[in-house]
Amino acid sequence: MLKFPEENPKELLKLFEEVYSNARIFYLLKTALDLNIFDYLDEFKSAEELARGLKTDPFLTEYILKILHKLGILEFKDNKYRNRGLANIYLRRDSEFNIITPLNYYFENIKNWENLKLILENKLKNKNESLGKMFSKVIKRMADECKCWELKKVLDYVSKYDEFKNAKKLLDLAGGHGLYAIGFSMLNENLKCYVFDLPEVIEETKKFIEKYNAKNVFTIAGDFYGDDIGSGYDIIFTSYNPGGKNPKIAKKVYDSLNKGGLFINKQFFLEVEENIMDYLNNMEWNFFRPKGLKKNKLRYTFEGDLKFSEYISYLKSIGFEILDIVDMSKLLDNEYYSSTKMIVAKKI
Ligand SMILES: C[S@@+](CC[C@H](N)C(=O)[O-])C[C@H]1O[C@@H](n2cnc3c(N)ncnc32)[C@H](O)[C@@H]1O
Repeated sequence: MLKFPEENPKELLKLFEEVYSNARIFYLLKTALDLNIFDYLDEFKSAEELARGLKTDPFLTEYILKILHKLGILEFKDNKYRNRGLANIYLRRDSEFNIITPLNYYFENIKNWENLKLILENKLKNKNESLGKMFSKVIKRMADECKCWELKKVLDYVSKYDEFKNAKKLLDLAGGHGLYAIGFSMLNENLKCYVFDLPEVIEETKKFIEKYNAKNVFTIAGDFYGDDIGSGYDIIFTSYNPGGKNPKIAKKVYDSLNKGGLFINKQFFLEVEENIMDYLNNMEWNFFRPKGLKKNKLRYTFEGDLKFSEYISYLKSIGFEILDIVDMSKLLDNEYYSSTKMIVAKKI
């Protein structure tokens, strides 16, 4: 008792204190979204006013507001709080650009981390859902995610090409929600757009086509590994497609394009693991192995995938000219996309 251990425990205590605080903030944000706090804060309100509206404890409600202010989500003036512009755009349910669905995905996913021991011991039952069912959920999240920034940036970028302006037929391969195809059809009225995806997913695509009343967007249900993807396309666009680094799919795309047509392929090309974030994300990627998806160890990579430089060489070898390689972190002004590239290749 009167002896000191060899090392001061402060480093370890600090680490736990820090991660515990981040976890508390995580659940505080979850609660703020669950209570739809941001729906109430389009105008300045005091903690008491908000607590009255929400029927919550005024004392704790005030702390939540203070913390949201310190996190940069709320403004504070004369003892009252209001959404910053960011919260109004992205965190209110009635905003066209709200990202509440994709954010809720974090709160859903954290449950796997609570069960990490069971996952490690292979004791957690793999959800036995089909690939189509799984992707039907994924694409709804991706639709909300992309429509507030990435979608418009990509549409604007692609629509600058003369090949796009003159195109008559476009394929959005593994298009999921179909928002890219829908957007392209709005930018070129002479364009017929086709969304190719798994049959179950296509049922969801149809709902998006209807929602946006997109008259020139059609669907093709199939599996791009085994089925015909059609022909005579002037543009084949594909985004975050599990076959997007696979040479067999690239060859299929080449054969389906008209001469002079463009292949625009936006993909995540992670080749090295650099930091804790990568390790965490790659662990998560390996938690479950849905049937029919041949995952490799690094996230978003699959059996048969080529590395970025190999993929580019392969495209050239089959007759594509590389017109551009877009660094998506620059296009989207977001470091998160540092491993994402959009390849623009022309069939010569
Ligand atoms: C990550 S999502 C990308 C959706 C959309 N392109 C985007 O960028 O937001 C991958 C898409 O690939 C589709 N997909 C996966 N495997 C497929 C296959 N074998 N044949 C056709 N589509 C497939 C999924 O259904 C899903 O829509």
